[in-house]
Amino acid sequence: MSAALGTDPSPLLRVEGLRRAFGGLVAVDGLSFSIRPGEILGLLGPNGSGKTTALNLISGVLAPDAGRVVLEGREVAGLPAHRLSRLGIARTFQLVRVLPGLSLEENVVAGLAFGRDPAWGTEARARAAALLERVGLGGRAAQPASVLTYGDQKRLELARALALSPRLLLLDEWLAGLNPTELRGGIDLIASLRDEGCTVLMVEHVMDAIRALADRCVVMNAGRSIAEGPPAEVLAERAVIQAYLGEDDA
Ligand SMILES: Nc1ncnc2c1ncn2[C@@H]1O[C@H](COP(=O)(O)OP(=O)(O)OP(=O)(O)O)[C@@H](O)[C@H]1O
Repeated sequence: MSAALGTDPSPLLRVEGLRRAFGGLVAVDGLSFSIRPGEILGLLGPNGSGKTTALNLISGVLAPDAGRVVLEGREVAGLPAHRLSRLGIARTFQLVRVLPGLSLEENVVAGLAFGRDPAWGTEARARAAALLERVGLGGRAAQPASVLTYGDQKRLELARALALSPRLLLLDEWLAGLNPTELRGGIDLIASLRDEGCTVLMVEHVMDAIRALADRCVVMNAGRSIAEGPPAEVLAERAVIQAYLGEDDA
C-alpha cells in the first residue's frame, strides 16, 4: 500500500527504507511512507514497535543506519535536530520537556529563537503571548511552568513546538495521560491546527483521537509498516488487531 503513496508527486515528507538498529535489535526496519501537506497522519502500533524511534529519526534525535528522509524534496536524513528545526520539523516528546524554572513566556521565547522564523526581544514576547493564547494558556505568560497541571504542561510544550513555525509537527503521544476533559480539549486543539493547514505526524495510542483526527494511519509492528490507510479501515484489519493483541503471526 505504501508504494501507491510513494507515487504522490508532492508529499511534504517522504521516508523511504528507514532503518535503525540498537545492537542486534532492529527497531525500525525498512519503514516507508509519505505525508501530504495539510494531512494528519497517525503512526500507530503496539508498545515497542518502533514509533518513537521513527520520530527520533525524522526529527534528527537519532541518525538512521539506512534510508531517506525527504522534506519538501530535500534530503534531510541524519541532520541534527537543530538544523531540522530551522528547516521546519518540530516535535513534542513522550515525556514532557518544559523548563519548570522558567515562566510560560520564557519557555516559548526560548523556542522562538530556534525556528524557521526566529524572533527575539519585544517581537518574541508578543509572539509568545499569541502562541500561549493559541494553545489555551492566554493571560498566564508570567506564571512559572512549575505550577502547570500535566495537561497544561502539554499545551505549553505544544506552544514551544509551534514557536518553531513548523512545516511538519511531530506529536509523540501528546494526548497520553490526559483526563477526559483535557483529552477533549486536546483533540479540539489539534483539530484546530489541522483547520489552519498544519501538517501533523502523530504517534498516538488513544484510538478515539486517531479516529477523530487522522486522515490516514500507518501501523507499525516490529519496526515495519504492516498497514496503511484511513483509520476506520486500518483499525479493522486482521493483521493490525493481531499485532495489538500481541500475536507473533500478525
Ligand atoms: N536507545 C535505545 N537503545 C536500545 N534499544 C532501544 C532504544 N530506543 C528504543 N529501543 C528499543 O527499540 C524498540 C522500539 O522502541 P520504540 O520506543 O521506538 O517503540 P514505540 O513503538 O515508540 O513504543 P511505545 O509505544 O512503548 O512508546 C524497543 O524494543 C525498544 O526497547
